[in-house]
Amino acid sequence: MISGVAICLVALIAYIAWRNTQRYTLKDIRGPASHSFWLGSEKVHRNAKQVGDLEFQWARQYGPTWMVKGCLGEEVLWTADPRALQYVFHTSGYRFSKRTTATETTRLFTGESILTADAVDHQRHRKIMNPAFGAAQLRTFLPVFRRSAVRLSQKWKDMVQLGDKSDGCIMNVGETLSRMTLDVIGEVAFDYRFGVLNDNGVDNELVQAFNNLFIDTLLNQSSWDIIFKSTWRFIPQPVLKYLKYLPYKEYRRFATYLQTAIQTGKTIINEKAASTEKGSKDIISILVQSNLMEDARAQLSEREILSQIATLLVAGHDTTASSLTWLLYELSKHPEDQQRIRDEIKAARTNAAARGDDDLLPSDFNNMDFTNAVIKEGLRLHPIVPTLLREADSDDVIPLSQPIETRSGKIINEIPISKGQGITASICTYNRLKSVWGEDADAWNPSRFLDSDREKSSLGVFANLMTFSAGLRACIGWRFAVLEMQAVLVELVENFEYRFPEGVEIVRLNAGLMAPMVEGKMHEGVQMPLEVSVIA
Ligand code: HEM
Repeated sequence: MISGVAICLVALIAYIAWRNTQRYTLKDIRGPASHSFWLGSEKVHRNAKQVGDLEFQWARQYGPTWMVKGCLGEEVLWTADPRALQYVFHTSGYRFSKRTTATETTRLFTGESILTADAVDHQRHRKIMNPAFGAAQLRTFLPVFRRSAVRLSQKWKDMVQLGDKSDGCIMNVGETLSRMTLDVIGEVAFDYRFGVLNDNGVDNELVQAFNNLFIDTLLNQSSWDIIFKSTWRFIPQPVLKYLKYLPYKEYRRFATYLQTAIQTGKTIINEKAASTEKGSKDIISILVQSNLMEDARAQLSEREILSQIATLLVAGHDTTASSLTWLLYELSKHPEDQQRIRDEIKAARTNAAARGDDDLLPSDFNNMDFTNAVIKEGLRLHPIVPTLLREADSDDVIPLSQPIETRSGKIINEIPISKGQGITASICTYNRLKSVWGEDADAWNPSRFLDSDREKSSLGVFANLMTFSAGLRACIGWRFAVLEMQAVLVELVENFEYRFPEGVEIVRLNAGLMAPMVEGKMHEGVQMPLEVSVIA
């Protein structure tokens, strides 16, 4: 067995060496020195104290485009350059696929979903899913967002009362936010009550299968697993489908989650079929209806529909909860901004009351300029998906808006690449580029989004940010997420005050999504402790 693996490795290395002679090389593009042939700079990057720290340093040193050695000597092009990102994500349509390692890892926990579909299939998935994410549909979700936010706010009030200090308590805000957004996605996506916020969902198998899924599988990947994953790009796709059977803890964990999600999906769909109640407005019902309208060949299979349930759970709740958590972190350090939001809420409430409305409407949220600027600034500084991995489907030339100087001293504004070239889009670096965001790009300053002279959105789907990705595969749920964040933030800032506790240092770790942990207390897992007090 061991000699078999050794022979395969030698053959693979010989193949890679031969392949490299047939390709454009990135040798002349500057970047950090490689630490080893096997791991390149992969491990060093993953072991950085915080998400983004190394990338910000590399971008300062080499400009917004650089080369990093990956596993087995691979040359990977890293970029945060706006024109390069525009080209890869927007202009080229589907010509830059997701990297095999990203797709196949995602397939382990979402199956045959929109996230893993290749170009032709992706168009089919997206067309059928789009109606569930339109503006009209979203409006029907707002009452659920608001009701859930009020439930969370009540829960926090109870927790503060139970605390030892009557004027406030230190609370891990992310934990209950994540429970609330899970309840929300259950209700609006599947018309299913998880009930995790109030009864902690202890009996729910799916909730248990999802708990800490990414921390357990992606946070501390072993060197062998990182190298193993890097070889997937050489393995034919039909063989990769068997990865889900690998007898390793991480792979079993993903498989259990997917099986449980598929099983729950089947129950939900059977209950819906048996129900006499017609015209449900949840995402899966709309998806099923929109599927039936399609020509048989364009329809999603039952397996694909069930995979969307696993996907929506993963993509649709912790993403929003983590983004809100980072937002409260920033607000806890900027009390003056909390007050500006409260003033805006008060004015919006006065307008709503004058109209005779009991609660705020989507248009009220959209008119709250400063609150929206705060949401944008939070998404800019804390993109919970900090990098996106792509590879070129054919030989190509990547244009740059900011020319770079090569090792040999040439100034270049485009980079020729070969088919299969790996590209890492550094979203967190783009979101902090001084050339795009100004000299204070590293600092919290929501007012930058109030400046009407600023260049209008040209990249991404929201506010010129790459946080929701861009182009044909951009986040389908970005409007959903923004409306949910507006509805929840308004409730949580209107009713509570936040202070950052003394002596605590928060670090950003990459566990699939960017997760906050307390320096020195990493063993306690993901947490964001903030001092929360009720506004009388
Ligand atoms: C602040 C919250 C969110 C952030 C930052 C976010 C970010 C992203 C990003 C970066 C992608 C691209 C992933 C890739 O290319 O591999 C993505 C895709 C996706 N997101 Fe979101 N997301 C958020 C909320 C949501 C919500 C609330 C939903 C659903 C209710 C959702 C559903 C999806 C789906 C289905 C995709 C795949 C789209 C496709 O491939 O066409 N997301 N999201």
